Amino acid sequence: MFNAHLSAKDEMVEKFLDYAAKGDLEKISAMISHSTTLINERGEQGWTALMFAARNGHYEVAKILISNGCDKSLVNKSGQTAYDIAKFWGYKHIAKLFINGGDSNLHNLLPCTGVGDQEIYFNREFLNRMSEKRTNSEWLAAKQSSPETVFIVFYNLNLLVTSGPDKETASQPNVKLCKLNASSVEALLKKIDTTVVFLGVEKEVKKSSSSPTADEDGLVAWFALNTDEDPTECLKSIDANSFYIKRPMPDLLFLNEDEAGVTAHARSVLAWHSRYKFCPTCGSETRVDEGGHKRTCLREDCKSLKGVHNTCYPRVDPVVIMLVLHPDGNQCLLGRKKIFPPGMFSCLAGFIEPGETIEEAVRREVLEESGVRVGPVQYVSCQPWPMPSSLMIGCHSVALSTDIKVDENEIEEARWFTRQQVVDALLKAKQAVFTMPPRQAVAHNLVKHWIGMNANL
Ligand SMILES: NC(=O)c1ccc[n+]([C@@H]2O[C@H](COP(=O)([O-])OP(=O)(O)OC[C@H]3O[C@@H](n4cnc5c(N)ncnc54)[C@H](O)[C@@H]3O)[C@@H](O)[C@H]2O)c1
Ligand SMILES: [Mg+2]
Ligand SMILES: [Mg+2]
Ligand SMILES: [Mg+2]
Ligand SMILES: [Zn+2]
Repeated sequence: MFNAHLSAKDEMVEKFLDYAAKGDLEKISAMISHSTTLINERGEQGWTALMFAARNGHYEVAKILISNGCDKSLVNKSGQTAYDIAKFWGYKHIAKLFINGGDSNLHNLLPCTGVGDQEIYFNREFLNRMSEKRTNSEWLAAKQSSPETVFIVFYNLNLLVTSGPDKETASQPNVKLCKLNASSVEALLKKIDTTVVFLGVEKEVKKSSSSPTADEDGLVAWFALNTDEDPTECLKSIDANSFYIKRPMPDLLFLNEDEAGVTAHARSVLAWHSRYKFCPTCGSETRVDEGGHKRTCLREDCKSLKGVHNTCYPRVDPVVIMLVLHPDGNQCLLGRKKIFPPGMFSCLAGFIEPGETIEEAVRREVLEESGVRVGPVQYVSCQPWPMPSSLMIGCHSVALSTDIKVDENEIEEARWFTRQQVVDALLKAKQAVFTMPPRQAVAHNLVKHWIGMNANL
């Protein structure tokens, strides 16, 4: 009986995948409306319906699978996502469905750089930041006491999360934001040293069942709170499985994509507050303004109060991170810092200095760290990195020289790796000679993008 049930299900999955491969939109729509769980089922070699649609150029089928919420990040046994497959087989219009929610008309105006924003961890914005509300203190106060509002809590910048029951056994722990409501954080909000940051409102507006009152606009607001003292005692009705993430790296990488995006925003702004408590211009006390997105000096004659002073706003440090390609086109330069896990090599990276362009910073950092001279530089994609507040600007570049001389203060080792060695590392093959940074790091995307540009994985 059990086996018969299983095989009926297998048969249905097989049919579904077959219709996706053939582009039968009608059958696919009918099957999804009957059973939505089919959309992420896999067949041979780990291929999903979306991958089959992407392989055979069936735009409408890919579109309906995506609009029904299929998981675009799944990979097959060769390590390819449906996006990689669409790009490899030249179906650019399908590849563009994966970029910024698929507004393909707008993206046709730009050259295809190849990496969709959606693929980059910490990039996902599921909140509308609504910066115009930051100066509306009445609205912010009403939202802070609204039962719909979501609060996330940090203790010394360590995020409060909960874990699923499979935490101990899963290779990637199941970590979720601990989302609290106004009554749970009431006491914490009243504490004088709690920093409060308004993060935005959910883009998806919920229809309220009760009749709206004057301050009810149907918008669900999110706030982040940070305190230097253990807030556990102040919090009411928190999940028994909740705990504070002590090591941002790698633990913040275990959140889902939406929650990672909110966390990147929250943690970077809160880290700025904890490091810039006093006015950087005159050293006086400051006041938190604009929903936690500004600090204003309390000294009346302070220079920071005249004109636009960037010290009053959260800081972002731009960092270049680059994959350097060998002039033979078949190798790339990767390096390792002493602090990396054993065997791991990554792209070289460095802070942009004042008065420097992205291209100049790439050439200078590569020369400093590896002794390799770099010519052309091309921007590929970027990633907010909330440890504490960098913007990683990912580039591809081409070397003009190939001899390596590492700066031992910064890099333990740098090496040229062949395309095959990189493919082996990406696929975690037995013969791999090094390990890659995790898929959540922009370095991973830069390497994968290079391989995907012209290799048949
Ligand atoms: N997302 C990724 O895949 C990835 C990969 C590698 C590095 N990173 C991040 O990139 C950042 C920069 O890389 P790096 O450390 O190789 O840079 P780097 O090569 O410029 O060297 C770092 C040194 O530069 C100095 N420095 C200059 N400006 C600085 C600033 N604004 N903040 C801090 N130090 C500054 C410090 O002395 C520091 O020790 C690091 O924070 C690292 O966490 C991310
Ligand atoms: Mg560096
Ligand atoms: Mg450097
Ligand atoms: Mg540097
Ligand atoms: Zn001041």
